[in-house]
Amino acid sequence: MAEQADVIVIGMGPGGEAAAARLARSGASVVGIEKNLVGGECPYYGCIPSKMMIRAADSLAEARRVPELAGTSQAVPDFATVAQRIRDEATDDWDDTVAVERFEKAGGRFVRGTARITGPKTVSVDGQDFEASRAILLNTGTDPAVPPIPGLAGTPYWTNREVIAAKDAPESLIVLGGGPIGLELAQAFARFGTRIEVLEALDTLLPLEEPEASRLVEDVLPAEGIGIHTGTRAESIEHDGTAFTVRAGGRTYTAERLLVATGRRVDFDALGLASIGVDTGARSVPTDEHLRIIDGVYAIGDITGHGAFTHVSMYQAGIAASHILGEETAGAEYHAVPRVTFTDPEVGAVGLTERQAREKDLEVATATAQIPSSARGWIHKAGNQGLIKLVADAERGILVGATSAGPTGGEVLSMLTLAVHERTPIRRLREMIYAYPTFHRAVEDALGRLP
Ligand SMILES: Cc1cc2nc3c(=O)[nH]c(=O)nc-3n(C[C@H](O)[C@H](O)[C@H](O)COP(=O)(O)OP(=O)(O)OC[C@H]3O[C@@H](n4cnc5c(N)ncnc54)[C@H](O)[C@@H]3O)c2cc1C
Ligand SMILES: NC(=O)c1ccc[n+]([C@@H]2O[C@H](COP(=O)([O-])OP(=O)(O)OC[C@H]3O[C@@H](n4cnc5c(N)ncnc54)[C@H](O)[C@@H]3O)[C@@H](O)[C@H]2O)c1
Repeated sequence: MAEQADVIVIGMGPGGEAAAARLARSGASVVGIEKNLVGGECPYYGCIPSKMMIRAADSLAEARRVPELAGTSQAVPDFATVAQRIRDEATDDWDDTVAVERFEKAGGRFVRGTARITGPKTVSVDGQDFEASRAILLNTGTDPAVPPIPGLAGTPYWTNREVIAAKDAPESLIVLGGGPIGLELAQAFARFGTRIEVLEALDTLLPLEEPEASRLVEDVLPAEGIGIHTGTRAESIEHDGTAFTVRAGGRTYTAERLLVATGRRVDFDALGLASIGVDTGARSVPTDEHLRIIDGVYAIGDITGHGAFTHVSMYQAGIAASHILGEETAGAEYHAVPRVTFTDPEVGAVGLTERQAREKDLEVATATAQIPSSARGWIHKAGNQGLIKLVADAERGILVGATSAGPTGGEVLSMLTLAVHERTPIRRLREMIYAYPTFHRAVEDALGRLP
């Protein structure tokens, strides 16, 4: 006999955990199923511990900027401090007891196991059956994608899951992939003294972002001693028991450690999505504005393909939970999804890039302003690289996208996110007052350069 519940939540990433708790608190009977750790990738292997490493590494970089600005300094890196912080404060040593108890206190029933959807209302967890009267909510996230490079399988390579648990900064590290994971961690470890080589298959770093942002990180990272090799696809990999050797583009790279950060994968087959008519070969599941795949089955988070970010997962969780509860709720909108890569300078962006806007046949106008030439950037001096790029739909007189890269690029992005989200007329953005001398005054400068 299948165990009955109002709602079954499969996968408790950030959004699944939030939605499950809210639904349980509202009085619904909720079964939450998680095969690993409640909270998902973000707190245990992703955002939070990686940002703790970055915070620690950035403090070293700031200390090294003292001679240019304020005298002398000596920073002696010790990775043990942040490794311990990740254990004590971020991951509880990869133990989710507190999160499970929080869910149970909210009234939920927690089941540890691997769930498979068997029909529009039914779920099987390692042989135990469950039936949902109201909804099934999927929040199963992604796993690291490991390319089939000859020699790689079977070696002790790292993905984001192992690198986050490192107790020491290795002497040397090869990073496969110049996306957000690869670059954030490459810079963080470099600042702790690790010799880094980044191998990116495409011709630019951060290939999904504006070329100006890519060029910025391609300038900044080598200046810190990081080896950047774009257009470089690994052809073979060996591990001799102590070191990795990667062959690519006629060259050989050797390092103590190898980090594979080449994107993410999903296994919709294993999740049983064929049983509700989903094409299991697709990279994401199609959902309507209230996150339904079909009536009664919802999906949120990375698997929906609207940006693999915690804030998207949480945003969708709110909408899906409200809809399941029968509350009046606005549908999801994705025209102003913000994203920040936490390199130093941070690379923030929202909405469309120039290329995406042109592909949509918009009447595109763009403008850029350089942070070092703004008053605040000039004052800031050491570590002041950055830019604002605006992408406007000239016909409608609004911004449809923007990039904010700089020392606080992710924070400056907030005003641009609001402008794109609200479709604020450019005329009104030009009429407002920008505090002097802030980094965000560069937005005013860029607005003045739009035709
Ligand atoms: C190194 C790194 C850094 C990142 N930094 C940031 C950042 O700074 N900002 C940001 O917004 N995002 C960041 N992300 C992305 C972020 O972690 C994810 O977008 C976020 O976790 C949301 O994912 P999700 O909600 O889809 O689920 P996930 O967090 O992926 O969780 C899904 C859960 O489902 C479980 N599960 C899967 N299948 C089953 C099954 N069949 N049965 C039971 N349970 C199952 C998994 O065990 C997992 O716990 C980062 C990611 C990485 C890897
Ligand atoms: N700050 C943040 O918000 C943050 C940080 C980290 C990750 N994330 C999320 O996690 C997702 C995954 O991050 P990611 O960096 O792994 O993925 P990604 O897909 O963004 O980047 C992977 C990179 O690896 C390259 N690549 C693929 N195969 C390769 C190969 N064989 N050799 C060399 N390079 C190869 C790709 O061209 C790409 O540039 C991101 O899309 C992002 O949404 C977010």
